[in-house]
Amino acid sequence: MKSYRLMIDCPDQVGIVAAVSQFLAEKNASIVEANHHTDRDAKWFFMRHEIQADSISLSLDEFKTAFAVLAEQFNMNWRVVDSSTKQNVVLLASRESHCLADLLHRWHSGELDCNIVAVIANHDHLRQMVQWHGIPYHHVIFDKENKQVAFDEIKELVHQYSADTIVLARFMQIFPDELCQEFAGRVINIHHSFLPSFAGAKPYHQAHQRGVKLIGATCHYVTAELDAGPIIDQEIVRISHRDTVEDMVRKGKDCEKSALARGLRNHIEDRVTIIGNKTVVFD
Ligand SMILES: Nc1nc2c(c(=O)[nH]1)N[C@@H](CN(C=O)c1ccc(C(=O)N[C@@H](CCC(=O)O)C(=O)O)cc1)CN2
Repeated sequence: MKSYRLMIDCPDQVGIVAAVSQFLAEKNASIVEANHHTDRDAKWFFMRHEIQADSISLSLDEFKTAFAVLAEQFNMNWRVVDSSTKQNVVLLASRESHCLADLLHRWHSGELDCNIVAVIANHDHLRQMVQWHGIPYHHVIFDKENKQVAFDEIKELVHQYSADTIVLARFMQIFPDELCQEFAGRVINIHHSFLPSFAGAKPYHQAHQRGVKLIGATCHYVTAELDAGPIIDQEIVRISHRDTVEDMVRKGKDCEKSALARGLRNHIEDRVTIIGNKTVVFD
């Protein structure tokens, strides 16, 4: 069923829910799903509506024009998207295949409603798996002495494919600040620890050394500060003294796949709003 997704955030005040509900009712909009939240500390309001597109007689552009009047009154940040317009997603990978394979399967089975338009990797061994899915594979070679050349090639490919979202599926290169800025809120990473614990390299080794009883994975937006961007989703699993690092890597991979898939799904369904370095997720 085709729907329109209306996402709003604005300074909190009494009357927003009533005003938006009244607007939608006057347009005969059939509300499929409605969520709202108030961040009391920030005094900021968040709302997401999914409405049945064929319940209103307006086109998307006419709906936007009409809603803009209400949005102005409440100083809203807002957007309306057509659910039938799928996002173009580019996946980036390095050596590890589990997250890439999991996303490809979820996409192939229809669970992820997006267009995976390309895979870009700094190693070539995942090519056959990707091409089995009929997806273009680009091996971008990283010269340790000059990584900018590789990132320029990645940026060119992202534009060539008109990517809306970039997913780092265990891509193990640090994104330059310039790309973090240009694609702010559109690059999603899976870090293989329950952040903020064990940021940086080899988190499972760090966790084993610390003797923790829980490990996990964190899906977050990529920012210039490594592994510190707004968290979209997390998953954990219990471990014990009996677990070796290899056991933790094995158990942790299931956490990584779950957190990344949920995080990406919520992102492409327009369920995530970023506020400061946090998110509101209407899942
Ligand atoms: N600007 C950002 N870039 C990336 C982020 C991020 O949050 N901000 N997340 C990382 C993922 N990551 C851990 O999840 C991570 C990846 C790579 C490294 C790292 O030190 N890489 C080395 C090269 C390693 C190699 O060549 O195998 C490096 O870039 O010098 C640390 C953490 C993805 N990028």
